[in-house]
Amino acid sequence: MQKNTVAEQTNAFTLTKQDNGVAILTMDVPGESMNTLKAAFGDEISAMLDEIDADSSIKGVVLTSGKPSSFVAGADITMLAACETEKDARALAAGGQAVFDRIEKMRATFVAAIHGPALGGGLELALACHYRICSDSPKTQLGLPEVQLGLLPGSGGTQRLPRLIGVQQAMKMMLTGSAARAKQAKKYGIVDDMVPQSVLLEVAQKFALKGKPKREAPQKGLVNKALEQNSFGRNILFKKAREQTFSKTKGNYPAPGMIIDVIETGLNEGMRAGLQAEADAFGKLVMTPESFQLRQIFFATTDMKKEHGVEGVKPAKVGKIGVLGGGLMGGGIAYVTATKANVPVRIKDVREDGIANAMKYSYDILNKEVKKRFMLNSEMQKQLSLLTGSLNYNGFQDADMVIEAVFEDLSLKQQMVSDVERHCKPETIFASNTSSIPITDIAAKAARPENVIGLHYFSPVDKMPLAEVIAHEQTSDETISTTVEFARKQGKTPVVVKDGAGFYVNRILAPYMNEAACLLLAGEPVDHIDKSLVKFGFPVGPVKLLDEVGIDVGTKIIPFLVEQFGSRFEAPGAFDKVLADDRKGKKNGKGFYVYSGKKPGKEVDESIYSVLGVSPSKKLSEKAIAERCVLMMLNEAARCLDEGVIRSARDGDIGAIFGIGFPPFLGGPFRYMDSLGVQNVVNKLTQLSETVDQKFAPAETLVKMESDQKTFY
Ligand SMILES: C[C@H](O)CC(=O)SCCNC(=O)CCNC(=O)[C@H](O)C(C)(C)COP(=O)(O)OP(=O)(O)OC[C@H]1O[C@@H](n2cnc3c(N)ncnc32)[C@H](O)[C@@H]1OP(=O)(O)O
Repeated sequence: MQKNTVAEQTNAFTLTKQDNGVAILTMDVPGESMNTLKAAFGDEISAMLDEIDADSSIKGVVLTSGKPSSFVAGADITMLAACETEKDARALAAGGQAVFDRIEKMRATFVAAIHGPALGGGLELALACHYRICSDSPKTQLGLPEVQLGLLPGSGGTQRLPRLIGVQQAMKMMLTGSAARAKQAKKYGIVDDMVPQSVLLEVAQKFALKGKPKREAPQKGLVNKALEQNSFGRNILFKKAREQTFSKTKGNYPAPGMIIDVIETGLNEGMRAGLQAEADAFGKLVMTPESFQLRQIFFATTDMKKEHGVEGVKPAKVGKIGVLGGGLMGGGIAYVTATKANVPVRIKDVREDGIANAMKYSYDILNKEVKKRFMLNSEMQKQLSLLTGSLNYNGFQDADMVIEAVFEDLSLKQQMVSDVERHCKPETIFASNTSSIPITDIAAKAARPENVIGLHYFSPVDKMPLAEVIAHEQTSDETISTTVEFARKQGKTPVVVKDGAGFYVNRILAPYMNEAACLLLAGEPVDHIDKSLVKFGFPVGPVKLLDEVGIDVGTKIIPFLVEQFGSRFEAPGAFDKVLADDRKGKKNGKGFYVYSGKKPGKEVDESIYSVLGVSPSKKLSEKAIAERCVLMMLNEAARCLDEGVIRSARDGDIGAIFGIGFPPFLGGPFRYMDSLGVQNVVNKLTQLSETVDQKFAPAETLVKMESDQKTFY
């Protein structure tokens, strides 16, 4: 065996020639935990490919990663910030395309041996190889997530993936950005084989000696063939994709439309034209403000993964969790604990069916995976075996953390603190999932208040990525760090916030919702209000949101906010009138929308207007409605930062995007205020406070920032 390292300045690739005619090309970017592709590698890769071409003893090449648990995570995103013009960004894509084209045309057979993430440019590199073999590890994932960065795959992905697996599946992956796990990748035809990691290289070498594959058209089935393999069928397919995409993005995101255009160009005009269109579109997208903001979210969340809550304070190990209350939240918390953190959970409820329901929450989600054959039944059983239940505190003695998810009743929660102190270890952390009661109050009678903390999840817990970690005055640093670290293990992005009514997320949501209620009482139609905010970029409108979370639950927080912050949080009478009519929203089938008939939740329940005592008529434009609701949120977010409720503008942006669905392409409330200009925000708020209501008066901190000409970032 002969080792040969071409010592170009980057040293990311090593070529190991073997006697069996297969050379192993290993990518291992020095000094980085994960491989990413950089423009600077161009010369090094070209030199490697020259060497492979020049050596006729090399019949096949296995391309693999030197990192223990990742293949290639895509193009280096930080590189994009250096692009000053569309031309610069286009050149990056074209450079990648040229290298991958060359790999595809190499004499030797190239096989990508994939273990861990192969994303974006990483998957595009693998797609240029003649075969792809992946490990069956849960770490393995293959995808083109560029759309989540406001981009499209720029190194041939828009052209090669549809040709390999069919237009519909490829387009779906590119438009959602979601990655396929090993089993899915095999099912879709992205990889040629899926094997245990221990034999990955061995199997890849066998493929490398097989010679190039002759691939058939990917589509099976008459309908799919008709749709994909002639231009008439494809026209229908692309038209439908455009309609569906627009109905989701409302035109706020330029990338999805361009992805469809570029795939279409490639299929109708050929690979060359497709690649050119891809590079052009990549160049354009890199320079858009939407992509800029989405890339900032990636950097922010990556940074947050490294933080422990309190700098220098190590988190304690959490080996067992107790959950109090088997409702929807308790069930969700138990699920993420068992399946993401892989930690045993003991669920306590006062009723047996409460425990059974909590267990069913996990079973239902996992069983869907088993049915789709993405998970083995044995794996599901293993995860479910981590869940046990009890009607009392048996089995709680050794819990490292107990998370309370019972209904919002202060004395009940205080009682639970004292129960946990009695039944568990002295170090056991008591985490409350309250959304409205200050943690200081919950800890008020605690013998060990330093162990008491808030850990506020969002519903549905298995889907919503945010967790607010709320420390009260006496919470110890170790409790904070341990809770932050554990929330992360549960797959959450934790944001540490200060104690107080509404914490951060609900505090900025409340004035926004209240403003929507004011507009309702002023006679603006329900669907007009909701459409305005959806068009602005929220996933659902405020009135629909209230129906979804429950009108009773959604408004419960208001008195706490009024008590602490005064009248600016007072809700208009709308909510009381609606609740008095026994309208709780979706859960009791009576709210602002109709929940019976063919389209439950889609049509406005017109009888709501007589309940509110208004006759609906559109008076304000969509833009004006969105502006009023959003400005109320921005103003409150600025106050939260000023008061130290959040530690940074970054945390405030991530909290709003992940907790409320604040439009990601705007970067979050603080990045949005920066892009609008603080002065403009102040001017608009001032104008509304003079013409509509005093509550719009700009926060003092914004006024000061304006006069100091400061920005949040
Ligand atoms: C031309 C092309 O089509 C364009 C592209 O390829 S654009 C890029 C497309 N790729 C992506 O979007 C993937 C981005 N990365 C990820 O989603 C996640 O990092 C991951 C799922 C791969 C791994 O997640 P996880 O295990 O939690 O590790 P994570 O902490 O995020 O990343 C580890 C390190 O790799 C870095 N990293 C990962 N992907 C990166 C990328 N594409 N660019 C730059 N850095 C990246 C992270 O910044 C982090 O660096 P650090 O250790 O110095 O902080």
